[in-house]
Amino acid sequence: MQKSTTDLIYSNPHSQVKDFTFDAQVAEVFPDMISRSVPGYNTIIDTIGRLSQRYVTDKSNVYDLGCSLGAATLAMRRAIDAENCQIIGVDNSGAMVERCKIHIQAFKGRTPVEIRQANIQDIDIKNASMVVLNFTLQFIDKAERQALISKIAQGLNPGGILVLSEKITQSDEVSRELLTDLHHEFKKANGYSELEVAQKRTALENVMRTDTLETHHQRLSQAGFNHITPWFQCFNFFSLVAIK
Ligand SMILES: C[S@@+](CC[C@H](N)C(=O)[O-])C[C@H]1O[C@@H](n2cnc3c(N)ncnc32)[C@H](O)[C@@H]1O
Ligand SMILES: O=C(O)C(=O)C[C@]1(C(=O)O)C=C[C@@H](O)C=C1
Repeated sequence: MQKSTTDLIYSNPHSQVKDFTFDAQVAEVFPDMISRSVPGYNTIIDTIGRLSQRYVTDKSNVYDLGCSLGAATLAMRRAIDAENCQIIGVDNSGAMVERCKIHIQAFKGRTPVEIRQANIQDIDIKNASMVVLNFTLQFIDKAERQALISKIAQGLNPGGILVLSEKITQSDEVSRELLTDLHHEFKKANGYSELEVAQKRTALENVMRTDTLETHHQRLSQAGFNHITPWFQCFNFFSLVAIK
């Protein structure tokens, strides 16, 4: 994992909390922010690497959609045994892409990596053996999620795999409050104050909209995935694999 500065973005009171964006300030502290905010993040990154060793096939494309600083891309590049494939990392944040390119170049690897600045909704997905959406779909407009998942399903070769990790919500209020509280306790145990947790929550309110596990399942089935199974959940964070 890249050396990173401590996330202090929400440590002082903001007179007005602005909507969260993946700007330079966030990109600068991102490894620290995500590992202190998402339970199991390192396990998920390691597992994406393991899955790439198993599923990536010769002469195919691998996509890391919403690649941020390239953590999943690097885990896959370390693990892929297949020949003549390439990893395409895509992110629409200029600040992330700029740092991701430097980060990727700092490590050696056999599989070529291309990092593109683009909206993942606009790119072609073809000849793919593996696609990763690691905490990215939650930032896409809800009405546009089915089209993106269907495009991924169409671009995957038979037997290809999508890894989808998301923060989820629960339709049952008691369960939702419990998992939200446990997540906030997790963040406080990782050094975030009550104020930081509250301000970050407000900042994310309009930009990160979570679905239930059932909605994810329905969307993936509708897209034509044949085998769908969650492999990880901690509080309101989960990861699943969907195989075509
Ligand atoms: C929570 S981060 C993803 C973390 C990353 N996948 C990892 O494993 O470390 C979400 C990323 O998705 C990117 N993103 C959000 N919407 C996007 C879009 N429409 N097109 C491309 N990237 C997008 C953001 O810029 C951000 O870098
Ligand atoms: O809920 C939170 O506190 C989060 O920070 C979650 C989350 C995410 O799930 O992607 C949101 C934004 C940041 O990119 C890092 C983590």
